[in-house]
Amino acid sequence: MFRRAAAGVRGGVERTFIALKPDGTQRGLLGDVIKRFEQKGYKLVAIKAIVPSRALAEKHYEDLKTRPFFKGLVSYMTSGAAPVIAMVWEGKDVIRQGRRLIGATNPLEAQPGTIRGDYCISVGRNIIHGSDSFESAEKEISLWFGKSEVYDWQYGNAEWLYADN
Ligand SMILES: Nc1ncnc2c1ncn2[C@@H]1O[C@H](COP(=O)(O)OP(=O)(O)OP(=O)(O)O)[C@@H](O)[C@H]1O
Repeated sequence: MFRRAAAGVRGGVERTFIALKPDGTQRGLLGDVIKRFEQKGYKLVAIKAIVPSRALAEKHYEDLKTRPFFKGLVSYMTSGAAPVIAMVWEGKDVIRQGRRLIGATNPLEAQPGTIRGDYCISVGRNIIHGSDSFESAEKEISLWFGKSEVYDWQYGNAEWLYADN
């Protein structure tokens, strides 16, 4: 049977990994995050609450392992004070558009109207993560989710979202 790659089709209908971090969960921001992605027209194809192991958090952020904040970042993600809400969203250009919905890494640089621009102040508590490239999305989706946890399903109203599909 045909199986899509984890992140879908590059430049077409893609999938991205979005994670509400423990501060976002603790502050009750999940509903608004889901609302923003749904209202844009994106489709939720996987979601779970998870306290990541240290190994998972370190693998997720392995590109940052030499940075001075790495240890604190891993402790923040794994503390268990609240779970990470891990999600996979699907749709055209969702990787790049997801980053636009989220806003700049430093919330003080993030535009009002973006998630970080509206809800946070500190780079060390910036409430949400989104894959930054097709390669990162592939890696992150397969790191956080098993294949059977990600669903292929179609919006009944897709023709009202896309004119060129
Ligand atoms: N100077 C810093 N101090 C503390 N934490 C930081 C700092 N810079 C980055 N971080 C943390 O590391 C995460 C990853 O940093 P990165 O530069 O990859 O930004 P990003 O891609 O916007 O964030 P994310 O990968 O979480 O979506 C940031 O989201 C933030 O939680």
